[in-house]
Amino acid sequence: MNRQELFENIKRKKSFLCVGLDTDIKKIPSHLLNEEDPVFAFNKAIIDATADMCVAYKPNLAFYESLGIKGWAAFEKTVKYIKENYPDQFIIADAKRGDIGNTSEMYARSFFEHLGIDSVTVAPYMGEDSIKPFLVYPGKWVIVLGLTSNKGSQDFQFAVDNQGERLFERVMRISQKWANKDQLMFVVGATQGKLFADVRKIVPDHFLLVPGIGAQGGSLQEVVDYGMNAQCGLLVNSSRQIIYASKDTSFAKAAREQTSTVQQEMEKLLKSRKLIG
Ligand SMILES: O=C(O)c1cc(=O)[nH]c(=O)n1[C@@H]1O[C@H](COP(=O)(O)O)[C@@H](O)[C@H]1O
Repeated sequence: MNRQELFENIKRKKSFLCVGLDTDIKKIPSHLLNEEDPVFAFNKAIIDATADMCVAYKPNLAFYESLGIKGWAAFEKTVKYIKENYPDQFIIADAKRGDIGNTSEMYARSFFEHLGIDSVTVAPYMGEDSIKPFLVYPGKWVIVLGLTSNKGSQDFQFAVDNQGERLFERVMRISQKWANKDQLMFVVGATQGKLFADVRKIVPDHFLLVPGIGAQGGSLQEVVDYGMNAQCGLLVNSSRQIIYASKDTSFAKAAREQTSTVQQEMEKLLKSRKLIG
């Protein structure tokens, strides 16, 4: 999916929401534990309940890998289910990969060749040769950690060099030279508020993956005020607040209601920016 197609989906659905499939077997409703694959059963119900109101899904690999081979199977089934039933959804493998080039090639192969996923999150710490192997797949996206949502973002990302540039700014300034805007996005946490203005000075046109609304307390209004561009340029993720809206048998309905609340807020914001009529 290219940037224009993503923007068209956002306008059509009046939503720039990414639903995070951070499916923790210890948190899903207990009746699902009788299913052959409880994690997949949960994901399927969440996807069916939310797909008309979001434009992307982001399964986070940690939640699947923690279950070993069964978890990986649930992850693969989830990806296949979305691709077959909701082909307009943008799928993000949240894996935060990155290693020496020879090893990154294998990560890229598993997500882009084996699974055919649209995008993968990567950590920039190891530099250009750790990211390049992900960029040789036309039509696939690499999402580089820029300014993260967590408290620990303060530990390294704000380090200032002798030119006065902060590390997160350097990461975005340099890494955008490695690929065009149709292949590269950046993660910027919703909790970073007004700093989106600084991010936009460096990457005005790129799409940003924005986790941190909902459970982490980031403000959607601020993200839009400081981070939205002429093509929206935002995929805002919410995981726990949506998928665990209820823990009983009505969990999918509750997830839908929660998704609808966020989607309606996004619709208003898109209208206020005149991106939709
Ligand atoms: O790369 C990410 O998606 C990510 C980056 C970041 O800075 N902060 C962050 O929360 N995330 C991920 O986004 C999701 C947020 O989940 P909730 O806080 O439950 O909405 C989790 O899968 C996190 O691992």
